[in-house]
Amino acid sequence: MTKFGILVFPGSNCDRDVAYVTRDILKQPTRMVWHQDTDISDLDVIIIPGGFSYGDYLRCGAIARFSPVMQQVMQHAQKGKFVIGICNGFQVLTEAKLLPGALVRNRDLHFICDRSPLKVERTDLPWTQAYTKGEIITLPIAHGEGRYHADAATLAEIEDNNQVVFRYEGENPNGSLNNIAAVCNYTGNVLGMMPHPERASDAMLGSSDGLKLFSGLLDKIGALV
Ligand SMILES: NC(=O)CC[C@H](N)C(=O)O
Repeated sequence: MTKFGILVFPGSNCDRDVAYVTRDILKQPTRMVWHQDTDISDLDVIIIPGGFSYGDYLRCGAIARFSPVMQQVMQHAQKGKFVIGICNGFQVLTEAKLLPGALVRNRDLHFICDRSPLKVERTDLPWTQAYTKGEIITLPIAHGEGRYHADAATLAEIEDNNQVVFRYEGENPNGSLNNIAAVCNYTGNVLGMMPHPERASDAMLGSSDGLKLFSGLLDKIGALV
């Protein structure tokens, strides 16, 4: 069994959707982690879910990054353990500098709620090993500040290091540089993505393209019975 922890900030709104996937679909122990908690040593995988932490004041994720629990998340990541940030969670991870770059206001200055085709760029990571390289999947997107940005040197570095995990395929919905939808850290244990795999994890709700991200991870870390 793999124990999942899902961070909850004031304003998180995808926390229960993620728990539905890890606890109810994948049958793994899952606990909600309030942002003021400071002991997460029992957890194998931390999920920072989507939402509007602290009302998106200042910038999305800019306040959540200072929550007490984030010190522990940084230590968890430094030990090589798994952390995924989805949408607002991705924004929190870039604010915390656990991932390179930043998420800024969408090119067209509107909140976008849509479904977006994505190309799987890497399949050598535990997160994505259940996909095939170059596979096109479709996941929901829902964000106002999802345009991936990095300075030229950082962008070159992450491309050279193969840290882009998913790219928007076809139309670029938000103006992200190099069509970037997801990046990982150098070692691959920390992943951030704007699309929502948890909203595409139950075929009954229209798509299970996102489920392979969670089930692939479990498979890789030897927990799927
Ligand atoms: N779904 C989300 O997590 C949204 C993230 C953030 N509130 C934004 O609008 O960009």
